[in-house]
Amino acid sequence: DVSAVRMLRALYSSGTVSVVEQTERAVVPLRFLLVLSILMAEDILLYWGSGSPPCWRVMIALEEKNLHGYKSKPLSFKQQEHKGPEVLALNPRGQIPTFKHGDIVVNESIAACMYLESRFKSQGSQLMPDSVTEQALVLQRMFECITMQKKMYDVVFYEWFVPEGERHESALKRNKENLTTELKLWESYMQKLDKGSYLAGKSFSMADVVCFPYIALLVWFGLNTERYPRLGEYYELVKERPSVKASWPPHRLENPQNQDTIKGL
Ligand SMILES: N[C@@H](CCC(=O)N[C@@H](CS)C(=O)NCC(=O)O)C(=O)O
Repeated sequence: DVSAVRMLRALYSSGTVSVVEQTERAVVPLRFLLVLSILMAEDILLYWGSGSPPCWRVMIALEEKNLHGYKSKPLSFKQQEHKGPEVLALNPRGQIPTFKHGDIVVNESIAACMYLESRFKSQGSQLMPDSVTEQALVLQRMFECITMQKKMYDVVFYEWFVPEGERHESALKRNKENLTTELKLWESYMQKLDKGSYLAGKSFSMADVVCFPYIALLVWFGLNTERYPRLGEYYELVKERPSVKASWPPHRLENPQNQDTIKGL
């Protein structure tokens, strides 16, 4: 990025990066990279809401890419802040995440994650493997997560989505069966991989960035990890990752008690 390099040169010549560091050959590039990532992070603005999985995935990607100092604006769903003028000016749907880097606005969460990976390719974790063959599985899991999310929401948010007069026990039962089938599928994916694997194999990848917030939401809604042990182990593994810990939804930290909505599935 030419403008960033120019900015660094200016910092260097103005003495902000000290003369002593110029002699520490090995240290200088590291310091440069650190200064560079701080400068770049300052250009990023994210509107987000606590507990929103699409917001969380962008936050995980930002952490993985060492963009820790981005401008972060938490909004309250309760107070409808995501429908306020600041968000609407950037995102006509009034949804979060709303993401901006310089003049570039990317509001679809998966698109924002992919943008961060391309834009900061050599910074922080590599989230898309070089091998196209390996990319295939990462992409497959990233996008089938949308189906998993739909099946989960049809159960856990049934009452929220469906007006009282239109609810049917039989419809909810069918939605639960569909979710059970989906959970068994994801459990079978994990069973085919070595123990301690991430969603697309040995390395943490964009598949985990995109899907983990939904696995965490399943656990929060009471996923029976005795019935889905590999999903449970996967959750335990990824929840300890620094990027995930740093971005954990604050309201769930305050109220860590899991629900039992899907315990029976
Ligand atoms: N397609 C969007 C969906 C984002 C989304 O559904 N955000 C929710 C919060 S989790 C939202 O803002 N809902 C408010 C609304 O739709 O009015 C993405 O993945 O980025």
